[in-house]
Amino acid sequence: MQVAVFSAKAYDEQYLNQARGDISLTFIESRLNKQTVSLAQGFDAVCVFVNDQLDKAVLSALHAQGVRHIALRCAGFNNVDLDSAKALGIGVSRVPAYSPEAVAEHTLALVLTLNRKLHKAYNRIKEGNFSLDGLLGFNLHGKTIGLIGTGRIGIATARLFHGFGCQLLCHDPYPSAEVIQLGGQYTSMDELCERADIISLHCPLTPDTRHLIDAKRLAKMKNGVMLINTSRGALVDTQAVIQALKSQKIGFLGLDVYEMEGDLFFEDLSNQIIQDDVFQRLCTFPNVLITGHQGFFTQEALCQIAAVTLNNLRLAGQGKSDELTRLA
Ligand SMILES: NC(=O)c1ccc[n+]([C@@H]2O[C@H](COP(=O)([O-])OP(=O)(O)OC[C@H]3O[C@@H](n4cnc5c(N)ncnc54)[C@H](O)[C@@H]3O)[C@@H](O)[C@H]2O)c1
Repeated sequence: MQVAVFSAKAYDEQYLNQARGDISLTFIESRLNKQTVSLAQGFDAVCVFVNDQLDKAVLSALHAQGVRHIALRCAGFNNVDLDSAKALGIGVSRVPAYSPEAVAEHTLALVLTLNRKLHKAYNRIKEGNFSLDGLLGFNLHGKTIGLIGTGRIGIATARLFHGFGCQLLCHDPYPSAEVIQLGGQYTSMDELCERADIISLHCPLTPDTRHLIDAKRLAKMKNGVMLINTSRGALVDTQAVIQALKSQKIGFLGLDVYEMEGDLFFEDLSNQIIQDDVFQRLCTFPNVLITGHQGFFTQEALCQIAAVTLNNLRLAGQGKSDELTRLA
């Protein structure tokens, strides 16, 4: 099987090559979109990542070029028009659970860094400034963590915060027995917003969850709430969040994902003028910490992503894999 790997970075090449076996992989740096889809000509399958665009037009072009399988090397699949893929007979596979702990631990890293202001302390010490003014944090022990989505990553996050002695307040249409066993209490979105000291998003982006956190929900939250999003940027209405930061409703914001990240993340733009004024405004707040979609980025996760992706491609070659299109 001939596979075009889009959005390929050096680390993708390293880990996918280790697992490739008899599958031929061609690494293409560009993202897959309308402008680049012709690069898939002659391939049986494409392997894509979170910001590749697989809308109806791109899928039709892929189909016309003979591509019969899309292997997502990630868990989320909001960037694929599954109905169109199904209608065209293109199989879609993903890596549903490569390392929930990787994202859960990154969530915890954002919480602790924001709370104990490690990002500021790091710079201060380097500059010989040993003052503690402005570095005051709070104990996590006894605080209420609101988890929106308790699937694989939400559960792994619940375990970590349970270990810190936090109360777990959760919202998910499908409650987890493990989270309940940890003492987690399931409640409505509104009550979670009202009661939680820290709110962390772990549900998928779908038409129903787009802007799940909007001005109305933000208004219900505690003053000074900590909001963490390691799931998908568009779960949050960024403009509403900026207003809530200005009014100090949000006391801390940790983002690993951003609504318009497709134009920014995974690239070195340090010598360019960033044109996204909303993103730039977010960066001006001292209580905002942004990482560039690196929650998944651990050695263990990359090994697992490569192994599962290559296995999906092997199964697709045997006509066996179309996990997501069956769900569509
Ligand atoms: N930052 C990263 O690097 C990174 C890496 C992997 C995954 N993710 C994101 O994390 C998300 C969660 O991953 P997962 O493996 O835990 O998925 P999962 O499918 O195991 O769990 C998702 C949970 O969300 C729940 N859910 C659905 N709609 C909901 C709603 N409206 N309100 C509350 N809960 C709802 C589901 O019932 C499910 O329990 C993915 O969809 C992806 O967007 C981010």
